[in-house]
Amino acid sequence: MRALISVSDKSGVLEFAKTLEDLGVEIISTGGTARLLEENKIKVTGISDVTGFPECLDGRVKTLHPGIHGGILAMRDNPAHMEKLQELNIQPIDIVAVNLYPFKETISKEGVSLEEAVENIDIGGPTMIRAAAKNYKDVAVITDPVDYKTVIDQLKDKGSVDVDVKYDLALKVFQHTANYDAMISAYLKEQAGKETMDETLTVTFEKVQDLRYGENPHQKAAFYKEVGKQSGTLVDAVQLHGKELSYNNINDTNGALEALKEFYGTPTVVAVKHANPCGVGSADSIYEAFIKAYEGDPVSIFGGIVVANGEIDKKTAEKINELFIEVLVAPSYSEEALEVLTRKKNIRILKLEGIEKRYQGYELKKVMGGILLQDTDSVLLGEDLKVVTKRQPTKEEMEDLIFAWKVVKNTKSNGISLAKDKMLIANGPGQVSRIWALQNAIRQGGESLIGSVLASDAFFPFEDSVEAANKAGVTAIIQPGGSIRDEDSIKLCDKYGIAMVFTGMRHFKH
Ligand SMILES: NC(=O)c1ncn([C@@H]2O[C@H](COP(=O)(O)O)[C@@H](O)[C@H]2O)c1NC=O
Repeated sequence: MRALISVSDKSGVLEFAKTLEDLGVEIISTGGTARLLEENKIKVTGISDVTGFPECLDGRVKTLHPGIHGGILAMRDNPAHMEKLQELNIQPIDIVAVNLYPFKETISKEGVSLEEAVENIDIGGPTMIRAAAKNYKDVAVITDPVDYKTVIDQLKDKGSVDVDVKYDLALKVFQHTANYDAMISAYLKEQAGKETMDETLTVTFEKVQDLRYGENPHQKAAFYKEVGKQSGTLVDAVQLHGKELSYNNINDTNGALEALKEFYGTPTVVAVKHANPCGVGSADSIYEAFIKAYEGDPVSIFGGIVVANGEIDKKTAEKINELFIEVLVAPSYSEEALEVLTRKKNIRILKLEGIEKRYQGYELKKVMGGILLQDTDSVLLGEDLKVVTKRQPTKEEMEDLIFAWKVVKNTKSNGISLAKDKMLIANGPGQVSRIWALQNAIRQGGESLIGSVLASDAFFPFEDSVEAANKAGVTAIIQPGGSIRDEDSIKLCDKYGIAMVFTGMRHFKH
């Protein structure tokens, strides 16, 4: 039996090779791997002795030779194949242990050059492991050091490797090479600043963890992350306390973080329930911001997600501890705050250092039979804001309008957000009719809506929303504009002395 070993990640390879040697397996190996084995007194046949050709072009050509690929690809139960091997003086290779140049690790390094990245694209390795995987009935292929033991155990027990084990190893190869190539293409595309919407879509994600279940207990689920992105997102967070995040926790926390990122530079707390903001507050301190986020809707925040863009201190922690919160995310926590918060078993506490970092990327959404791809909605306002009413908003109203606009942008459509003094007073998310979204928010906000401002994620199709807003005590409105009935809404605002601003951009979120 012969094994070819050519590995970049050399962990576990010495023990593996030593055991193969003890089992009487002949070992063929390439440059660096061969040197390491020889230094450790393991008998090795150099690749050049098999190919009759020197390793050349800085390692670009080592194993790319018929003497190697014939030995891997020949079907042992095909007499013509075996005769051909004899005729060409090629020996069969039964075990291929190869792991690839560390492309991912290379591109993850700070300031890596395109040349260095390109040199770390493995050519010979994928060729060998694909060949071995294609001929899985006759060849055991190992690409991951964790599988050395499986193969060794089988060889020790039975003298050969079961075909179903070889099949699973082969399957791993094609997943591995597909992932490897997708990483390379994504990197090269990014380097060239190319559009992501090509004729075919190949993306690769790496598993972070299996989840206990999906949106509901009868649905299976797992969490995957993008490769090589430092994004200031949940995948970069460090969990300091509490149970594992659930599927819904991840989805809701993601929604909360998206909303929080709008408030860059201003101490802000966002509370989310079912992926919609239920409390948002901006203030001079995180404590005050939390109080606003809580007081806006002291009911929905229970069992919700709370994210903050500044350190959680003891005072804030004590306030948070009065509630039941599922997940808390912040860039840092004071020692005393952590001491307070960790008294509760059920809260999941996460630290996310780059919490304010903008996420640059795209959104993928699976639909039956396909997938939708779009840029992230990373712009807040379109053209310059246009005041369309006789009355201009006051400075305070304008600040609140922008605040409410940031909230409604991150609220499911049809969405209406009502705010006052940089505090979300009431949110009306996800209704099939815009007026219902407003009516829900008004029911929730009640008296406290007097003197508030309103944001609508898309234009008012009729003036009924202005009518209802006025009755609730709203003094200013922000909306995209663009309805054929805009004039009706403007006239009604003028009648009631409401200031209205058009953004020229809508923010649907379905
Ligand atoms: N060019 C080749 O023929 C070739 N054959 C094997 N490799 C890779 O060379 C690495 C091992 O190199 P070394 O044994 O010299 O440390 C492995 O990651 C293997 O996938 C090659 N390198 C890159 O393509």
